[in-house]
Amino acid sequence: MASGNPYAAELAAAKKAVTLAAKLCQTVQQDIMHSGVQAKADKSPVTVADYGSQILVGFSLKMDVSSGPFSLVAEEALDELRKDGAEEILEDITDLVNETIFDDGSYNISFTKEGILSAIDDGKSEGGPSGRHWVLDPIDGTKGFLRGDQYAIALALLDEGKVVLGVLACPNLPLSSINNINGNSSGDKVGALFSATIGCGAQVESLDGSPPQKISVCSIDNPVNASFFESYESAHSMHDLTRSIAEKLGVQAPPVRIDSQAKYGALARGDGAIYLRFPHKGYREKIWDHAGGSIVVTEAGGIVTDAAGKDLDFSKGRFLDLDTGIIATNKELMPSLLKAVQEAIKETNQAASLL
Ligand SMILES: Nc1ncnc2c1ncn2[C@@H]1O[C@H](COP(=O)(O)OS(=O)(=O)O)[C@@H](OP(=O)(O)O)[C@H]1O
Ligand SMILES: [Mg+2]
Ligand SMILES: [Mg+2]
Ligand SMILES: [Mg+2]
Repeated sequence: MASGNPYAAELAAAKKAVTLAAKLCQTVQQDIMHSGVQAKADKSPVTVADYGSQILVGFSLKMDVSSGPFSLVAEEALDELRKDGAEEILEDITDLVNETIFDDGSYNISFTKEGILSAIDDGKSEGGPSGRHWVLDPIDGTKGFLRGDQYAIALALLDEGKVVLGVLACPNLPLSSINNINGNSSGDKVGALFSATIGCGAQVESLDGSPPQKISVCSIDNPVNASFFESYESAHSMHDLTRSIAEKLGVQAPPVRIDSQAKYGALARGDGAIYLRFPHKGYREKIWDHAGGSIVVTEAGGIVTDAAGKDLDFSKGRFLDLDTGIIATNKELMPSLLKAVQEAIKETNQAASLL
């Protein structure tokens, strides 16, 4: 741990919390066909592992970070668990959480069903511009998780409205490079834990505890040599708009489509040069989908902005209030990326107005 990091204790607690949650997620992903999956009001999926991960991260942080009141802004809520027929899911979550805690051995506690409900409810903080708030996506990329692909346990700390710390546990991401994802014949280990604290840089280590390695974004300055990441799900980002942006830049490589904030981690260590995210009209971005990932990228020397080139503002509550989309790249490519984004959006809007 670098000395002089004012958030060193919080960083250690955050890494421990997401590593514990990753164990639970890995157990469930191996046996996903037998796990409870529900559809939320917005039709997105939620599994026993989303709830279990949220409970373990919240609990572990509460045990290990003592200073001040505890505030957690987390994705999952009690709504679906209050529905008829959810009793069995609640039992499964309780068993899963208790088994993970027992197997891990760090804490001597067993949750009751009431304790489980109350622990999920702990994540309903609204965040905001003052004080400290933990921000958690217990499984980012739940669709990827269900497919057996990429997902991340994404945790960040807001202090006076600014993200000061972020960790991303990516259990299915190769430790050295995304390029080892298929078949992994390189012998690259799987399971990466990215972390960053403000002013102290970004690191990656293995989920089973190899020493952290400093990471930085790639130094490509000619977009022709760049590759770009985007959502796997076309429902989450407009792939036709990103194609047009890439064409304007002269990007030659096909898009690298992976789920979750693993994209931010991969970008931060230079596996690719650009991240493009353009949700369909009307979608409001949530802070837990970007807080952890964005500080990992900025501390690795990159830039993360909205489509107008403005910094992301995490101080407005549970939602990000931003213009159109989110883009990330290195300092060299950002000016030409921003220009291409704005031209492509203008053309799309003009075409839509002719319909
Ligand atoms: N309609 C729509 N538009 C844009 N974004 C949406 C939409 N629906 C969901 N989400 C959010 O996308 C999160 C995962 O998106 P990713 O791009 O990281 O992964 S993916 O490749 O699209 O699966 C995903 O995070 P999780 O719910 O944590 O999995 C959602 O918060
Ligand atoms: Mg979700
Ligand atoms: Mg998410
Ligand atoms: Mg999630």
